[in-house]
Amino acid sequence: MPLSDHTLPLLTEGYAWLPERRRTHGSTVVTRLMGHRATAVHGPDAARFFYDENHIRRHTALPEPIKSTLFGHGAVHTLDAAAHRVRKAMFTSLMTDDGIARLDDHVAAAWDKATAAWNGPRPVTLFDEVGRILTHAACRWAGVPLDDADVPATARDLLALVDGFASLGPRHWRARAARIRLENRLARLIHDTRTGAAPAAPPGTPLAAVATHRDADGHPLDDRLAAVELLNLIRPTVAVTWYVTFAAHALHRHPHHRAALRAGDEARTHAFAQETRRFYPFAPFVGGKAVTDLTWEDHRIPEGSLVLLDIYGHNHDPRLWPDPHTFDPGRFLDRPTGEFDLIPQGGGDPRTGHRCPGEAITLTLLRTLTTRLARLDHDLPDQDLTISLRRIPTRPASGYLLANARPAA
Ligand code: HEM
Repeated sequence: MPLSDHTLPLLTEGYAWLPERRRTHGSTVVTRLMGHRATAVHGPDAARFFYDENHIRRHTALPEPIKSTLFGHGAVHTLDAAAHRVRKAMFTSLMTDDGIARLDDHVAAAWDKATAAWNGPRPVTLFDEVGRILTHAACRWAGVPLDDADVPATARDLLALVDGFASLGPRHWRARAARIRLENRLARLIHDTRTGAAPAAPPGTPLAAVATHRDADGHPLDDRLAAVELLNLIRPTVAVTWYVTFAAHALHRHPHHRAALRAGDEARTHAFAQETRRFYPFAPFVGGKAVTDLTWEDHRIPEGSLVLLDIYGHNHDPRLWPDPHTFDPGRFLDRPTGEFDLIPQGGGDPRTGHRCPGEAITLTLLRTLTTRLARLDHDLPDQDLTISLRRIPTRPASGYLLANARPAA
C-alpha cells in the first residue's frame, strides 16, 4: 500500500506526532514527509546507528524551508565527511573555557542590568526580556557591534529564526525575512572587517573565526557563508531563551528546588539544567539521508531516503528515564550521561559528528540564569502558562509574565 504523506499531521500535531505513530506502529515508523519516504528510528542503539557516517549523511537532507530560516544555506549542518570536520573544527575551537566564561560574564552583566528595571507592578515578559539579554551578550561575545537601541529589533529577528522554522503561516515568513536582514547585515560587517573599512575583528571572537576560516578546499568562506556561520553561533546562543523560560516554569511548578539553587549548590543547579533540557520539548527529531540501502529492526531503508532520529521521544522514554513525565532533577545527581543517553542537542561526539557544539554554552548560561532566577522573588500576574505540544518550538503561552521582581529575602 502506498504511504500517505504526513507533513501536514506533523505540522498540526507537533511533538505528539511521532510518539503517536510509535504507539500504533512500534519503535520504528515508516512514513512520508514532504513527498519523501522517511523512517523514524528510536532509542540509544538507533542513535548509534544514526550517527554512523557510513549509514547517514546530511547533504541534501534538510528541506529548503529549514535552510531559509533556521540554519542558512551552505551551513555546517549540511556538510559531510572532511568538509564537515574542517568546518566543524572552527565551531569547536571557540568552545574554550575562557571563551565560554567571557560569554557567561556578558550574560550575567546584561541580566543584572535588565532585572533592576523589573521591580515595578507592570508585568514584563520573561521570554522577551531574556531574548534581549542574550542578544546583547551574544553579539558582544561574537565581536559584532550592536547599539543598545538596536537590541530589541535584533532580538526579535534572532528569536524569529527559531520560532518560524516549523510552521507554514506568518511565523515562517517572519523567519525568512529576519534571515535576509540578519545575513545582509553580518555579510556587510564581515566584508568591511576584511577590507579594512571597519576595525579588524577582535582575536578569539566568533567574528574573527568565521572571517579567517579556511574550508577543506583551502578557500575562505565568502562573505555570505561567513555570515551564515556567524549566525549559527549567535542564533542558537539566543535560543537558550527557550530553556531559561522553561526553567522559570519549572521553578514555579516545583518551588522546593529554589533553596538549593539560591544557595549556589553546583551539583543541584547542574542537575536542574539537565532536567530542564530533558523534560521540556525543543528539537523534535533530527534527520539525514541513507548513504546506501540499510536495514534497521527488520525495516528496509532504501538508499537516499530520509531517516529521522526521535529526540523528544528518546528524552521521554520510560526505559531510559523512569517516570519520564515527572520533572525530577534528582535523576541527574548520581547518573553519568553517555554520548547517546541525553540527546536534546543530538548524540555522539561533537568533534567528529553532527552533535551540537554548543552544549557547554547552553548548560553554562542555563546554570547562571537559573541561579539568578531562583534568587529573584516576583509576583505572577494572571496568564496562560500552558505549554502546547502542538506548537514547534513551544513555550509557556504567555511567555512567562512576572511583576514586582525583588532580590529574594
Ligand atoms: C537552546 C539550546 C540549543 C539547542 C536545543 C540545540 C540543539 C541542536 C541540535 C538538535 C542540533 C542538531 C544535531 C544533529 O544534527 O545531529 C544542533 C546542532 C548545532 N548547534 Fe546547537 N543547540 C543549542 C545551542 C547551541 C549553541 C549555544 C551553539 C553555538 C554557540 C550551537 C551551535 C550548533 C551548531 C553549529 C550545530 C551544527 C552542528 C553540526 O552539524 O555539526 N547550538 N543543535
